[in-house]
Amino acid sequence: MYVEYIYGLISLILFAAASTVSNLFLSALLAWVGVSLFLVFIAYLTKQPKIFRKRADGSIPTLMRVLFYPFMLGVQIYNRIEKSKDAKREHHFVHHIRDNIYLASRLSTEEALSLEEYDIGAVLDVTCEFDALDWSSHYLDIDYLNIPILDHQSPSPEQLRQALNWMDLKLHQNKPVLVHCALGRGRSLFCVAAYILAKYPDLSPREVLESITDIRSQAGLNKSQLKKLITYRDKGDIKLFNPTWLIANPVSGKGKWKQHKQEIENVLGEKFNLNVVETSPDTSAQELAEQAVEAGAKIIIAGGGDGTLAEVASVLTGTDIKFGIIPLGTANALAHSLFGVESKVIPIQTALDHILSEHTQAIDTAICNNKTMLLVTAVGIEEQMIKRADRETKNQLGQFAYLHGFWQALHEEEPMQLLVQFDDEPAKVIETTSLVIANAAPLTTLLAQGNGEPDYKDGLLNITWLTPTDNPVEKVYDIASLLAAGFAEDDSVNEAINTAKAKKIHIKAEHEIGYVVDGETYACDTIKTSIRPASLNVLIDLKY
Ligand SMILES: Nc1ncnc2c1ncn2[C@@H]1O[C@H](COP(=O)(O)OP(=O)(O)OP(=O)(O)O)[C@@H](O)[C@H]1O
Repeated sequence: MYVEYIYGLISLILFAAASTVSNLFLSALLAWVGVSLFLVFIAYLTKQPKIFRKRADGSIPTLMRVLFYPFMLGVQIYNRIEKSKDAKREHHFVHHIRDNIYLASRLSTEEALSLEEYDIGAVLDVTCEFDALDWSSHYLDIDYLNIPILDHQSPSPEQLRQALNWMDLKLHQNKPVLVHCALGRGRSLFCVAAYILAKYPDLSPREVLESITDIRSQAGLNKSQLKKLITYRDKGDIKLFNPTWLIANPVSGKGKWKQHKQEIENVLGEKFNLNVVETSPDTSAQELAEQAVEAGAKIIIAGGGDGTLAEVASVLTGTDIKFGIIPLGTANALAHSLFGVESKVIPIQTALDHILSEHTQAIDTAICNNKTMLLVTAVGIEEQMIKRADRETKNQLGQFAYLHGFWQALHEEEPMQLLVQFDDEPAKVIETTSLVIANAAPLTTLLAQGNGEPDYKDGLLNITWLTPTDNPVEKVYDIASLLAAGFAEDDSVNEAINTAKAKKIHIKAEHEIGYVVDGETYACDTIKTSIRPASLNVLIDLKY
């Protein structure tokens, strides 16, 4: 295809004409059309369909629309003529190819609104030069993904992988998928044919293409597209990967999952063939993780608060399965601890970048009374704070629920006597208002910072406990000292703050006491915690 050279040649002619005509308006008009076509020439030459800057929702920014207007107007006129020719031959504008996969041209608004008749649940738009129509996500409840491909060209291997992953995910979610390009002839046919080839590897490209053109006669690949399809097939690029499970808790963090679901699925679909499952009051994240392991998943991603992440991690510790985390909860202490403060600012984007890096870091976990612990086990103030930050308060106050709970707990603290044994040392009696055993804890988990911010790779538990005081000024001073210790690794002496490091710790209370493991509360008179070094492979981009 020499389409790029045609655009290049026309733009040069237009530039020459613009420089020779004396009428300023005409000269500017010719230059505008010339610039527009020259940019298209560059896009083809450098294979950069992203030059149109089409956004994730399918819209093209106004500046780009102005810049490319002459080109867009031209293709729209061309497509309208071609579409009306197709309409004379074909009664239908949408064709059901097979297995809930549909092929179409770019739809007009009226055509789009009649999609309900076909029960389409997802639209894959492979154009770069057209805005998606408004209906795509707003009027109808339709999932949308744009993979920008220049007209007459083929998807890159990465784009093809994303297209196949996304189509597979939507079909598994029982959402019939409509794939469209400008005329529903080349680019969209390429993706549909590739998906069928991936699903039915015994079929040949020609068999698949013929089966599609039997249904939609105007569809057909050009020579270079056909060659690409065969090359991808021969190189093994056309395949569906073993599913990566994504386990999401829809109620974490006031329902953040629902808000970000499409973005997360679309971005992760660049690399992973996702199987997305949601927890329910009857099916826990742990049960879903067990099902994923049973099904042979090699990567499992959890989206939710720290409680959800810990449940999934409990199934994955000690295995070689890679664990991805997406913070969708209220506090999101694990993501903060693993990904740093950036995770507080752009939590989801940061987490997705880490997952897409596909690098893993083995981190320590711990086990506390048979429950997996990634962050902290605590008695006293921390446990009281968590108890006060129940789901209703978190829904009302968000992160402030914890702060609110913390000050209440600090005010109402009750000293307790505990018999504590570190590793194999002799047990000793400790009187305290707060004891925290930490594997990983960001600065915001203040009561865990006695030894500085815990290192989740050192094979040790960091223990911090406070000596009781009735003096409110001293209480505040103790908290400030913990902040200083976590922030600046300040080890200046505050006798009320006690610290230790150990591989295991055994706590015995005089009676049943409340304790918290990674945000979930329990009660018992004995708390046994031990470290499991490098036991969980978390997807973390080591460049960070
Ligand atoms: N579909 C569901 N409906 C109701 N509760 C659920 C559902 N799925 C999980 N849960 C409950 O959600 C709790 C875990 O919530 P999680 O810790 O992930 O979120 P969060 O409380 O919003 O976040 P954070 O811990 O950061 O405050 C568990 O107690 C679990 O039983």
